[in-house]
Amino acid sequence: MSSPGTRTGEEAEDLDVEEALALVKENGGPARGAPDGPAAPAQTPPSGDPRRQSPRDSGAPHRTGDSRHRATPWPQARAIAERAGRAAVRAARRDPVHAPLDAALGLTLAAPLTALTDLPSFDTSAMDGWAVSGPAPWTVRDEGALAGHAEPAPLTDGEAVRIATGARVPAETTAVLRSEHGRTDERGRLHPTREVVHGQDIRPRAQECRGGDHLLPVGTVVTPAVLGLAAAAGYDTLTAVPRPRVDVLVLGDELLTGGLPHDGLIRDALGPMLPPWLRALGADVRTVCRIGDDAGALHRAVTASDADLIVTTGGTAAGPVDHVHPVLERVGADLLVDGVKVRPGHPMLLARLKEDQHLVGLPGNPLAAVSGLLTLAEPLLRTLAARPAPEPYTLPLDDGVHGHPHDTRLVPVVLRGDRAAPLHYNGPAMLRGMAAADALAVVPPGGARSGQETEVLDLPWTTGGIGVCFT
Ligand SMILES: Nc1nc2c(c(=O)[nH]1)N[C@H]1C(S)=C(S)[C@@H](COP(=O)(O)OP(=O)(O)OC[C@H]3O[C@@H](n4cnc5c(N)ncnc54)[C@H](O)[C@@H]3O)O[C@H]1N2
Ligand code: MOO
Repeated sequence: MSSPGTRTGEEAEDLDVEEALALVKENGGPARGAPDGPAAPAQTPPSGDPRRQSPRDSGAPHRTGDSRHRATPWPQARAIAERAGRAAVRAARRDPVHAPLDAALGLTLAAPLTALTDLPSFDTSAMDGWAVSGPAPWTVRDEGALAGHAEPAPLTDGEAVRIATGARVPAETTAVLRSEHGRTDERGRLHPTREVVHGQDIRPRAQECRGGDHLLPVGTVVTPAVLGLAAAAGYDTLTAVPRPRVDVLVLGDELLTGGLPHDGLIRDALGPMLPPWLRALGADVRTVCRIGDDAGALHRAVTASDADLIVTTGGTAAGPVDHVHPVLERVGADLLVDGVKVRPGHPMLLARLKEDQHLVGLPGNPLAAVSGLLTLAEPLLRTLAARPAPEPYTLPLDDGVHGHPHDTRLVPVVLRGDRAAPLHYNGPAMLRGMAAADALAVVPPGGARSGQETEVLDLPWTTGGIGVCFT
């Protein structure tokens, strides 16, 4: 496997949000205050500037909503979304949360995990058997020592006491003898059946850590094991980066929430799909609002939201009821990404509503919406949630995949051993391939041959990663 080196490459690093804005404005996009105005004079980008790599028109007039002229290359779009997240984190300075352990899975630590106690907090028997003091043979006390019970009385030399795993060892214990390694003679005295080493099978207090020891750094993702360690170390809550708050607005008059499609109406596939997917990406999805094709309702919903991220579905193209662009213009949003050179999903967009509030516009076609989710929402949410970026990786394709002449394609694949097998039913309006997929292959412009190493984007539930947090 080799890294495709696109997402985290230099070009991504060099491109800031302001540059992204300039990029949209330069190409005559609906920049704030000049929705349909002429293109700003283009500056000559320095050598290596990503703007050089995107063939663009020379500022020729175009209709608002026609994103073909200003579409951002796919790797750059992801980098812009990540940068936007970073800028929002700086602007918002949200306080960390103190999350109860049962609500902390998948969060990122905002404070180091420091042991609140020694671990173990007392000398502990590692085995069921006898705590013994001094050399054999030993006389065995009548009462035993159990885990969670009162501290046993100190042993005297030549004495033993039955002890359970996890019980406190009495003072003056020199070793624990496992039950299978001891026998009692006719006079009731205990003898070892193998050599006894001083201190054996005793877990001394603070063997794992002392109170105050640094256990995990800031930035650690809370896994089930972290929850266990935190509980063992005395924590009831964890100080963590808050989940980014997301409101979902589902647009479209044609959408039904139940029953069979009829009379030109179809079932809403995105309302049920997006919230759990967004949660898996670290979001706190607060509302899912169906608002039809109503520009006024969309405007009200956008201006009323105090979410970190608003996700809209549908209405991104240039049809008569595609209200996303006009509403963004009306609220004075900055379009950071207005169309991406990716199939499906090219009308997707990313807008900055406020310094610390963004909107991702997903196209209505369901697989195009998935593409937008992974291209724009994933890097933004990951950054807001302070999660680490996944390591990019590639796999050879089992089969050739036709490419788009100029755009990247995202194609559902199943992972078979160390190969990725492309799936059929991958049209923009279809979820049949996606629902069977383990991942998406990133097919470069021009396509990929059978056996070609191709970047693969994992899905949160197939990696079994910590992102899987659907509740
Ligand atoms: N003249 C052009 N028309 C279109 C272009 C274009 O470049 N020029 N691009 C096409 C592409 S590509 C896509 S993708 C779509 C994007 O459309 P919108 O984001 O405006 O979405 P809608 O028009 O509202 O819906 C598109 C399609 O998806 C269905 N839909 C919408 N929401 C849902 C939902 N929640 N669940 C299931 N299906 C949904 C909707 O009924 C439409 O069939 O534009 C093309 N047009
Ligand atoms: O974005 Mo559309 O779904 O490419 O056809």
